Amino acid sequence: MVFPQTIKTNVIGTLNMLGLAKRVGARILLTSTSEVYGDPLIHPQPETYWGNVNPIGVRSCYDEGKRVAETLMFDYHRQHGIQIRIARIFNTYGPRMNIDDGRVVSNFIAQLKLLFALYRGEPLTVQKPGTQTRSFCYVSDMVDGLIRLMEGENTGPLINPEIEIKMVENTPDDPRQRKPDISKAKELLGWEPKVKLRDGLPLMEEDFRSRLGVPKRN
Ligand SMILES: O=C(O)[C@H]1O[C@H](OP(=O)(O)OP(=O)(O)OC[C@H]2O[C@@H](n3ccc(=O)[nH]c3=O)[C@H](O)[C@@H]2O)[C@H](O)[C@@H](O)[C@@H]1O
Repeated sequence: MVFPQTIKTNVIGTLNMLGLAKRVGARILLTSTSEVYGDPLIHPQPETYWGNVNPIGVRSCYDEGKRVAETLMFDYHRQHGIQIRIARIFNTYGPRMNIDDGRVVSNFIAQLKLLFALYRGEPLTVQKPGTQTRSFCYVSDMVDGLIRLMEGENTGPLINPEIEIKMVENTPDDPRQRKPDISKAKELLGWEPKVKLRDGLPLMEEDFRSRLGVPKRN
């Protein structure tokens, strides 16, 4: 996270794009984030929840940046009648992710000693306390949901006993529990995820293998 640049991109970038959308009369999508809920106090998180965000912490540039971006979207919608769509994206994974992006699924796949002996061969880094939860969405389900939103009218088993696990320090304000309440997406977009984590992870592993040139072990 690069602090001022992160908030600048979210706020000024959204403002610029809203100006463009207004000028050309385009419908605009903001890919927002589950981070607008911060470290949520209610589970699962419905769209009506206003969140629990630390405004001055190390994650704030991202969380608050996206919150302001959402505010700008609604202000432009109310004031200028722009057609807006906002998707609060929860943790997404799948092929073609940056191998070194530091997110948990890419880290774990890249670190798997048995699978990627030629590459990293590191222990899995579990950030403390290790009891945090997330809901992972496979990339094709995410894209399907975004297309439905834009076209609509409304705004595996990785753990192996041989794998070494290392408990490492976490970043401050890491949400302890995160799970979306998807009933509105089901009702308004007819959307629900189709790809199970068990099926999506091998597809991502295969992609990482081919990009790193690591053959599959038998
Ligand atoms: O990938 C995403 O889609 C999300 O990535 C981040 O959200 P975060 O939940 O922090 O994602 P990760 O960095 O993948 O962390 C998830 C959990 O795994 C833990 N983790 C991460 C990396 C690791 O090597 N080990 C590990 O235990 C973290 O402490 C955290 O509790 C962004 O902040 C979200 O906006 C975005 O939606």
